[in-house]
Amino acid sequence: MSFHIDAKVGEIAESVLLPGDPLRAKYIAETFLEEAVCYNQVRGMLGFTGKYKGKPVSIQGTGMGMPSASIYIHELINDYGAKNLVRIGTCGAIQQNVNIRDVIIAQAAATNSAIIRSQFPGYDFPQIGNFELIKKAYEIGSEKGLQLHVGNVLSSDVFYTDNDDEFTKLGKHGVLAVEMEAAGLYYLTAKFGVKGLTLLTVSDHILTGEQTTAQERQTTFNDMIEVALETVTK
Ligand SMILES: O=P(O)(O)O[C@H]1O[C@H](CO)[C@@H](O)[C@H]1O
Ligand SMILES: O=c1cc[nH]c(=O)[nH]1
Repeated sequence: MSFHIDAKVGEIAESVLLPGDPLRAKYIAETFLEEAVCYNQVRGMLGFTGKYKGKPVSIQGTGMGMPSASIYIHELINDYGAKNLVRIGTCGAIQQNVNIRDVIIAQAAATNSAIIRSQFPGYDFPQIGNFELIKKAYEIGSEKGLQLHVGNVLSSDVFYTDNDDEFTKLGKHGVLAVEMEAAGLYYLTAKFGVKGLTLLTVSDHILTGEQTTAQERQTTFNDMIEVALETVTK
């Protein structure tokens, strides 16, 4: 086992989907995978391996924010040999033309986190997704007729901010939505030379105040999940 994951080497697939919510991992494993086996319950951060259309896939909850997600992503790559890591999360829209339940493909992730900045003092090191996975996800999502947006997102260290225009100002610079992990995923996949992608379903709209329910955030967003599963198995 690694420090935070109680699996033997070989029990986790090379392709891993990464929801923030461990109960979303359980829902995905039970709903979409064949022969799903739970390999991790440490800290309640559930992880499952099963098959999607005959191909091995794992689903690992990451928790919220880059400090938590980075632990799981680091161990999945470094200790278990993960090669394709796809975050499937929720986000708050900061563009008028991005609507609740639309799907965002994060081509890149801006961040207010010090995690990456502290490694490269004096540089702005852009956090980008893997082009091959982005292209595949875009093609699969388009074929399904989804409302897709491809572009920059913000990975924020905070969900609640005292700086009223912090998020909306980034929207004015083309950033599509706010979430809390993509930049950490892209930093670590670049560092270890493996492939990373972030897909996000819009759960709330920061400009209009519209919201989905907690139940929807845990168990719906099936379109995004299917795009992620097909992207790593096709
Ligand atoms: O739905 P998940 O994947 O958890 O993602 C988003 O939701 C959480 C905040 O509610 C943060 O983790 C954010 O990135
Ligand atoms: O980080 C997040 C995630 C979902 N919705 C938000 O507004 N922020």
